[in-house]
Amino acid sequence: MATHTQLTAQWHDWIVENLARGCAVQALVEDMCRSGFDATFAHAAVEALARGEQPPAATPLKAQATAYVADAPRLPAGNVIPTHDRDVRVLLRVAAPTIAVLDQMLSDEECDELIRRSADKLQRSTTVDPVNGGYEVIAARSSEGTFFPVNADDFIARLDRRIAELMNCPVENGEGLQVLHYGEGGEYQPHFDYFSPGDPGSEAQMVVGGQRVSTLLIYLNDVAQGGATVFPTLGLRVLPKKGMAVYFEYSNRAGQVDPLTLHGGEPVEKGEKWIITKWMRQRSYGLAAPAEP
Ligand SMILES: O=C(O)CCC(=O)C(=O)O
Ligand SMILES: [Fe+2]
Repeated sequence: MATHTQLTAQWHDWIVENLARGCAVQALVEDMCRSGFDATFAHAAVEALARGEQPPAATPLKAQATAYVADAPRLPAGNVIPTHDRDVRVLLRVAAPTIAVLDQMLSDEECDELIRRSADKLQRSTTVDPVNGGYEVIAARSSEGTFFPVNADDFIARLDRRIAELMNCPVENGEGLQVLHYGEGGEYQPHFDYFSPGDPGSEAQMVVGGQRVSTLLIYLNDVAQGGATVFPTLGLRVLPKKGMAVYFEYSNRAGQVDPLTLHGGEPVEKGEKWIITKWMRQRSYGLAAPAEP
C-alpha cells in the first residue's frame, strides 16, 4: 500500500526543482506514487507547491479519501448486467472508487478474433505528454498496441454496443477500442487514465469529448504468470483471465478526479498478455482516433 503522507525536505526540494524545470503536476504525482506516496496526498502537495503555497500537513487517510465526491455510480447494480446480446456476471464490486470485476464480457472466440485482427498492426505504445498534450514513447509503458475506431465494422460495432451498455454511456462517448500486447517483462507502471486537471496538456485532450469518466479493460488471454492489473493505493490486484474485465470510474460532473484509481499493469513474468481498453468521455467523442492515458 502507498501510504507516505509526510514530505521530507528532500522531497519538498525535488518537487520545487522539477516544477521550476517545467515538469507537469501529473508526472510528479505519478513518480511520487511509485515511490510509495499516498496518491491523494501527493496531488495536494504538488498542487500546493505549484501555487507557491505550503504543502498540506499529514492528514489521516480516511479524511483524504472523502476529498473526491463521486456522483452516483454509472455501472448498473445487480449480480448480472444484461446487454443486447450477452448477460455479464459481476464477480466483485468495490464501492469507493466504483470498481467491478466482470466475468465473460467477451466470448473466447471474440477474444481470439481481436488478437488475430491486431497481431500484424501493433506499434509501440505512447503516452500523452502532460505538458503539450502530444504523444511520447516512455519506458514506463513497454507494450505495443493498435486500435479500432468506434463502429469500424459489424464485429467491432457489436462489441462497442455491448461495452457501452455495460458502462451505461452512449456509444459515441467512447474512444476507439485500444488493443495492447505485452511480451515477457512488459508492463505499464501505475498511472491515472483521467487527464489531470492541472496539466497544460490535458486541455488539448479534453477539447473533444471532455474528461474521461470510466475505463473498461478486458483480458483477451490467460497469462501464464504475472501481468496483474494492480491498484496500489487500494491494495487490489486483479489477475488476468481470458474474457474477464475490470471496470472503474474516476471523475464526477463537478470536474473532480479520483486519485485512488491509480493503477497499472504489472510485468508479465511468463507468457504474454493481450487486453483491450475502452475509455468513456463525458460527452460525444465522435469517431476520432483514441487518445492515450
Ligand atoms: O495492463 C493493464 O492491466 C493495465 C492497462 C491500463 O491501465 C491502460 O491501458 O490504461
Ligand atoms: Fe490505465
